[in-house]
Amino acid sequence: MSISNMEKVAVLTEALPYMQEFFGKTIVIKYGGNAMINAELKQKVVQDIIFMKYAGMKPVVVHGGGPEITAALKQMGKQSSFVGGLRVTDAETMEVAEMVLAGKINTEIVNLLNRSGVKAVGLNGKDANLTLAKKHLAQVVENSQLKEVDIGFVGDVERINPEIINMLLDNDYIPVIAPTGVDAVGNSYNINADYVAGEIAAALGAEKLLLLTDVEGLYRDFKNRAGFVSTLTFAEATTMIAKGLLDGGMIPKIESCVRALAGGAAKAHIIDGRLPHSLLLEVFTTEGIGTEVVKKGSETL
Ligand SMILES: Nc1ncnc2c1ncn2[C@@H]1O[C@H](COP(=O)(O)OP(=O)(O)O)[C@@H](O)[C@H]1O
Ligand SMILES: CC(=O)N[C@@H](CCC(=O)OP(=O)(O)O)C(=O)O
Repeated sequence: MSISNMEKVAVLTEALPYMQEFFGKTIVIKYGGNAMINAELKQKVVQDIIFMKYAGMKPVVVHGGGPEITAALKQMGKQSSFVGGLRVTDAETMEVAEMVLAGKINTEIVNLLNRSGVKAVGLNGKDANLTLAKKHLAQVVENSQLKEVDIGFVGDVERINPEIINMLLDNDYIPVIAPTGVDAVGNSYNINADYVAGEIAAALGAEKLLLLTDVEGLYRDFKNRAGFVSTLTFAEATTMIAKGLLDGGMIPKIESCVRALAGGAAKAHIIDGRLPHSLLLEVFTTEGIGTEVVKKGSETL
């Protein structure tokens, strides 16, 4: 299919207001493990990030890698288990998670970006104490009672120290961040990448948080793929969390969006990373795609 010159011009002019709106603004992109599996798609995501950078935005990448951690553990004969969407992480799993996230995936994304003409720098939670973590206790319902369960070295973000990110952004680098954390005595923690992205968006006062995943967005009834949600208000999102209406991978995603909005972001989006150039479609077109979580003017946070 070829498009006419007029159509090309229409595409460019449609993008102009978004270029103006986001020029100089920080955009946090969470690149999820399930949308990373295919090399061709990975290259398109990298291209979109570069496009955003050259359009004057300040992209910050936070990546996941859940499926690769699961595969590495499986190779060692270890089964993965999850509670509330979070991986049960014993000491051995923590070591594997850190190797895969900080050692393999992080360097791979940095390499792809640098080979395409931008300056990317990889960071993990230990670099300049970027992500201070504390132990996460999972909440489970047992015999109609809410219980707290220890699931190992799984962390919550206690504090983000954004100086290193700001230093890199001020000097034109793209920070690429692995979702690991460290506590006050040097223990490593495995943190769901959505949470890290939401906290980083909040700490940076980012304009937007974009969560790339392997589904079109949020469904009210996921089993039947019914009730697709294009727009969710901050209040609706917090209610869904409080009432336990979410499950699996959508729990950390919606919580991450809420955190980013509470920290000052104007919008957070859950978009389909399987769709080629989904980042460009979201950022530079009028329709946008996926599920957006927004603050209404009247909503107080
Ligand atoms: N209500 C829902 N709407 C959409 N997806 C849902 C919903 N509830 C659970 N999910 C699951 O959440 C997954 C996305 O989360 P996750 O697997 O953690 O992705 P990622 O690796 O991209 O972070 C979807 O593939 C889907 O299986
Ligand atoms: C505690 C916890 O669950 N950590 C995640 C970290 C990676 C991640 O979040 O990867 P995705 O974004 O690809 O799901 C894990 O071990 O899978």
